[in-house]
Amino acid sequence: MEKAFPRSQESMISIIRNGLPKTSSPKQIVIVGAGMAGLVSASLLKEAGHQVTILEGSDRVGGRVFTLRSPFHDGGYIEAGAMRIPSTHLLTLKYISKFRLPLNEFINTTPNDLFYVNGVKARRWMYEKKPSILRFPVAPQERGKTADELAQLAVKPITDFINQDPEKHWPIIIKEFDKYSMELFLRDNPVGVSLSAAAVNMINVMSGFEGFPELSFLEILRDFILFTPSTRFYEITGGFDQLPCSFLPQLQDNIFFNCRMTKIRGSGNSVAIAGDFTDRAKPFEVTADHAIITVPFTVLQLVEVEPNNLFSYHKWNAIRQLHYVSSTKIGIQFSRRFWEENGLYGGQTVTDLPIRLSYYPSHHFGGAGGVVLVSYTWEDDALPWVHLSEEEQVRKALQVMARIHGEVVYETFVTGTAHNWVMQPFAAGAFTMFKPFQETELGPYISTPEGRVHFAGEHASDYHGWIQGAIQSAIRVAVEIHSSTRYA
Ligand SMILES: Cc1cc2nc3c(=O)[nH]c(=O)nc-3n(C[C@H](O)[C@H](O)[C@H](O)COP(=O)(O)OP(=O)(O)OC[C@H]3O[C@@H](n4cnc5c(N)ncnc54)[C@H](O)[C@@H]3O)c2cc1C
Ligand SMILES: N[C@@H](Cc1ccccc1)C(=O)O
Repeated sequence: MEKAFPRSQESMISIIRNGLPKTSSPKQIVIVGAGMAGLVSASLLKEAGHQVTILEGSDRVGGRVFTLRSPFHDGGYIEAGAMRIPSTHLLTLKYISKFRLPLNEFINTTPNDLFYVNGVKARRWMYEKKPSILRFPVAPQERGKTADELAQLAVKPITDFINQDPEKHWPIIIKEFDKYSMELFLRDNPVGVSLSAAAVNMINVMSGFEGFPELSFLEILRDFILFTPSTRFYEITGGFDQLPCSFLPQLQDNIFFNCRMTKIRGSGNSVAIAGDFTDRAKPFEVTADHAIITVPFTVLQLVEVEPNNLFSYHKWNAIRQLHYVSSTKIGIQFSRRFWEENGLYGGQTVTDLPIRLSYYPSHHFGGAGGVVLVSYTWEDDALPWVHLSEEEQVRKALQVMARIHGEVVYETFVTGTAHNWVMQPFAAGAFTMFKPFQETELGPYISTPEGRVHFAGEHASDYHGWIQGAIQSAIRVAVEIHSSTRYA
C-alpha cells in the first residue's frame, strides 16, 4: 500500500516538483470544476498516465481565481477573487515558480493606512500611538490598547499553548474550543481576559471581521494569526488569472467548457456525471472509474445524486450544513493616483462606512492612473450591496469613498465594476468558514471519498478561503486515486 497521504508541505512540494510515479494501470477519471483544485488534480493524474476529462460549467478556467479586466482601460484589472498569497503558502508559491510567473509584494498594510471610523479620520501610525483617537468606548482597563493588542491579549493562552507544540496541541485546542464563536470567546473568555462589547466591536471593525463574529473562533483565529503585521504577502504581477491559465498547455484538450453537472450516478465500479451544455441546452454524460468533485458544497446541494445513499449520512450533513461566507468586491479605475499623493502606496483603508476595507494597488506606483479595490466586504457586510445593480454599486462606493478622500474621486473617476460571489451560479458564496461545532462535527466528512466519488476544493482542505487549500486538497485526492492503482 502506498504511503499515506503526505500531510507536510515538504512532501507535497516534492509531488508538485516530481509528479506522481507513472501508473501501470491507467484509470478513466472525470473531474468536475476547472478551478485550482480541478486543474492541479488533473495535471498530476494526467502526468502519471491516467485519462482525465475535466467538465467546467463556465467558459473559463480559474473559478474563484478571477481577474476582472473588463471594463478597465490601459491594462487595468481587479482581482474578484484571490489577490494575495502569504509567504507561508509554499504550495501556491511552488506552482507560481513552476510556471515562472512574476511576483511582487502585495502591501497589505502600511503605517500610512487611512482609517475613517466613528467619524474620525486618522492614519494607522496615529491610531497605534493613541488608540483612543478612534473613540471606541472601551472599558478603562482596555484603554490605550489597539484592537490587535486586545485580541492578542485575549487569545494569548491559546496561542502560547499551540506554539509549544502545534502538531500535538492543535487537536486539543479544537476539541476544547470548536464550540466557540469568535464573539462568545472574546466576550466570555474561558481561559483568559474577557473583553467589553466595545473592545470586541473595535476588533471586528478594525479587522474587517464585523460581518462574521458568530463564526468559528478557531477558524478566525487561524487567519488572525496569519494576518499579523510580520506576515509578508505577494501578488502575481499582471493578474492572478495567469496561474490557472498556466495549466492550459497541458490540459486544454481535456477540458470541456460550458458543461454544467446536474447529476452524479454511481454504480459499482464506475461513476457517471450527467448534465447539460449551458451554451446549447444539450445533455451530456461521462462515465469513468473515478470522479473528483471540486465544486463548492453550496452548488453541490442542487446536484442530483443517484442513488441517494451513494453518499453517507455524514457526507450529506456536511454538504447541507457547511458554511460559506459571502463576499463583495467593487473595483474602480481612476485617471490619477490621488491616493499616492496622499502617501498611500499599497496598503488599505479601514472604515465602518459600508465599503469597510479598501486596498490600494501594490503595482505600477507613480503611474498615470490605477484601479483601487474600493470595497471588499465579507458576510453580513457584503449583503447591503448584492441587491444593487453593478452601476449602483459603483456609484454608491464612489460616494462613500468621497467622504474619505474628497471630491477628487469624482474628478478622476474612469470606470468600475462589482462582483458579488453569492450571486455566482458556480460559486454561490465566496469561501468556506466553519460555524461553531462544524470543525468537529462536519470536518471529518468533508474530504472523505464516497465509493468512486472523491472530493477536493478549498472546502476540503486545511486552508479554507485560500488557493493553498485548493492545491492541498488536489494533491490529496490525486494521491488517493493514484495509490489505488499499481505503479509502472
Ligand atoms: C472574494 C475572494 C477573495 C479571495 N482571496 C484570496 C486570496 O487573496 N488568496 C488566496 O490564496 N485565496 C483567496 N481566495 C480563495 C481562493 O480563490 C479559493 O480558495 C480557490 O480559488 C478555490 O479553488 P477551488 O478549485 O477549490 O474552487 P473554485 O475555484 O470555485 O473551482 C470550482 C470550479 O467548479 C466549477 N463549477 C461549479 N459548479 C459546477 C457545476 N455544477 N458543473 C460544472 N462546473 C461547476 C466552477 O465554475 C469553478 O470553475 C479568495 C476567494 C474569494 C471568493
Ligand atoms: N483568503 C482571502 C479570504 C479570507 C480573508 C480573511 C480570512 C480568511 C479568508 C483573502 O485573503 O481575502
